[in-house]
Amino acid sequence: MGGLLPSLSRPANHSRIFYSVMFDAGSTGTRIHVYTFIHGGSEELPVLDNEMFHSIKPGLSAYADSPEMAGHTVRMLLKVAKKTVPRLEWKRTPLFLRATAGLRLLSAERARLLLEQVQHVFDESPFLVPDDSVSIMNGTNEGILAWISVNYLTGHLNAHSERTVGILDLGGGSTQITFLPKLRKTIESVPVADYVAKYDISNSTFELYTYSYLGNGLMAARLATLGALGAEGLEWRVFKSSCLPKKFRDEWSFGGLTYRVSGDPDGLAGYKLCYQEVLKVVKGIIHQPHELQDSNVFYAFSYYFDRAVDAGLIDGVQGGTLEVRDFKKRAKEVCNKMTKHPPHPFFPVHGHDLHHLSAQGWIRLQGEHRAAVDQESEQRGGQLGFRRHVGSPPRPEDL
Ligand SMILES: O=c1[nH]cnc2c1ncn2[C@@H]1O[C@H](COP(=O)(O)OP(=O)(O)O)[C@@H](O)[C@H]1O
Repeated sequence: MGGLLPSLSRPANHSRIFYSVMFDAGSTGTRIHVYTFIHGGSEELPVLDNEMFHSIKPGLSAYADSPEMAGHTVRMLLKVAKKTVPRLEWKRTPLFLRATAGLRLLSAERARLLLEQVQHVFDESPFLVPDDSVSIMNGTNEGILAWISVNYLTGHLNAHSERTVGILDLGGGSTQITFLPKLRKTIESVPVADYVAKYDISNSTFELYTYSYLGNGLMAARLATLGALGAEGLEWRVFKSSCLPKKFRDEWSFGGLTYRVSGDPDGLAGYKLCYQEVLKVVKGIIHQPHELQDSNVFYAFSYYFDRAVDAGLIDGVQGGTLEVRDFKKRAKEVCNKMTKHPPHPFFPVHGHDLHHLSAQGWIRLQGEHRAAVDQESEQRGGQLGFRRHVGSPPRPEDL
């Protein structure tokens, strides 16, 4: 984000260190990142020296009926900024908040009221509040920025690199896929024009395939599978799924609402039925680019990573490399175990997932995207799997 960095020019006697504060307002949590930068020379980009991170659950959208609580969340997180940034630097340290799928899923008015509260908390803080401080980021930008970050961090954007890697990001409310097509045909055969975005970085223009599926993040799609998305009568209804063990019964929260969920005590549970249930949710929605039928390298993160760790198939620190077909194999194993030994451990209850603090945060995924989509559908409802090979980098989150 261009506005994250203050102007590179500075008075000669000014400190070489400066700070920037970024809030990621996701559908399942709000996170603060406090970045410390060191000015390079006048011609060079600043260097990232440190990052302080903290997060709070649930996300802002859970407070759609009490927006002042959203302000409270941000106020709490700002304490981290106050502790990290020296007092003398507060007034030149900018604050930004970008909201993702949680707010995109709300009506414009409810989202506006939440952002208004955040803006108010920013305005009364001692920090710098630029004009575009608080907003909802659209899905295209979310996908593109993730692609740039991953390719930058893996060295694929340097002058000598011939190729790039794709990204798969599974959030709570939306999921993004972004890659640089090898074939012209991929760009020409997209279902609608907004699957393509041009982006300029260091003298190169990249024409990317990118799409954000709103409502197909892990949590939102799980609700859709249960038939609970947008349903009435949450106080008395129990949403059943064959993706859950027959005797399983619990409460589950997302976006400020609590749902009663259970297996189907009179029906059947297991891989095949669950697969069919989930397929209904994604069929006809997910576009499958033809060129991804060949082998491709993708970096998958967010809930792809978390679930892989929870399933015990990649290391929470090292990450891992998987082939897409490994998802399917593991999903079958887990489902069969689940039907024999209910209730199974992978379905998050009471709104909080089994989460592992990790210094890595992504997996390399190689194989066919078509299979990836099929597999992704199978894992909803808590059944999934991965196999691991080697480790790879980046980031922590201790939600
Ligand atoms: O800074 C981060 N580093 C690594 N993972 C993150 C970070 N921020 C969010 N995540 C991951 O994103 C997922 C939640 O997505 P989120 O709540 O942002 O949904 P959304 O993008 O659909 O709004 C979780 O798996 C969480 O671990």
